[in-house]
Amino acid sequence: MTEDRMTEDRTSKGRWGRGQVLDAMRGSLTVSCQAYPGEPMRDPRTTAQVALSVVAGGAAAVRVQGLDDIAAVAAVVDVPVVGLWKDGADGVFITPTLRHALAVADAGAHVVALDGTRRPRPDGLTLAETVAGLREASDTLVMADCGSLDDALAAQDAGVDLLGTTLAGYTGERPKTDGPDLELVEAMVAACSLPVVVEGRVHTPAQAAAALACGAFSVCVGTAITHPTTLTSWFVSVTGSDR
Ligand SMILES: CC(=O)N[C@H](C=O)[C@@H](O)[C@H](O)[C@H](O)COP(=O)(O)O
Repeated sequence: MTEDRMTEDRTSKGRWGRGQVLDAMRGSLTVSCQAYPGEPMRDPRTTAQVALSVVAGGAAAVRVQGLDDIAAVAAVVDVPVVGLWKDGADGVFITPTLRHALAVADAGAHVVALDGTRRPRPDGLTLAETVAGLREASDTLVMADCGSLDDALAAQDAGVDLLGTTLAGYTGERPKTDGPDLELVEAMVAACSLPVVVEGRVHTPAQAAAALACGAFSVCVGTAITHPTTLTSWFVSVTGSDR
């Protein structure tokens, strides 16, 4: 593939305009396809195969971490790609700066997911400035990964398109519930006008249904579908391991 062709592929949004992306995600399942640094499945080709597998199972969208993974997945799936770039492992690390967000959009994401908390960002920009900078360069949707209702309200004011519960239980503002934080979902749905994506610890179809019943716009599941190491550990916790 020539460099020109690759650039064209990486930036092509195909038939997925902003309205079509929202239509696809409404009431549907997004599957997060991520492997973590050092894990055996941490390879863009594997991520693309996992993404194709979940789309074959009915996923309406996929969520993908890392520029190479986003590009590899966007090149093969015919569903919207929610892209993010994790840089670091604590504090603000999900697409933490405008530079990261622009790169995620350029890699082919239809939705850029970024840290939507009220914490200071590493580049010193506000969330509103980050969203405005991204909008100048790209027509991608923006999903704010929030950790609380106050985050969600601030992110809505900052001009994002979608609100996620992704960081509930990870920022110290909310307890880490066993399943999805449905109390937060209800509060966000009641107080915010933007679509609410329920993400984080959705481990069963019943929990996904409960989230939609709370008024969620869409549900995103990661670990319970695409992370075999964690899934195995759930079973080993009752069987024990001979290793
Ligand atoms: C907190 C954080 O870093 N969340 C990340 C965001 O992309 C991913 O590690 C999660 O797997 C994803 O949010 C889906 O959640 P769950 O794997 O619980 O279904």
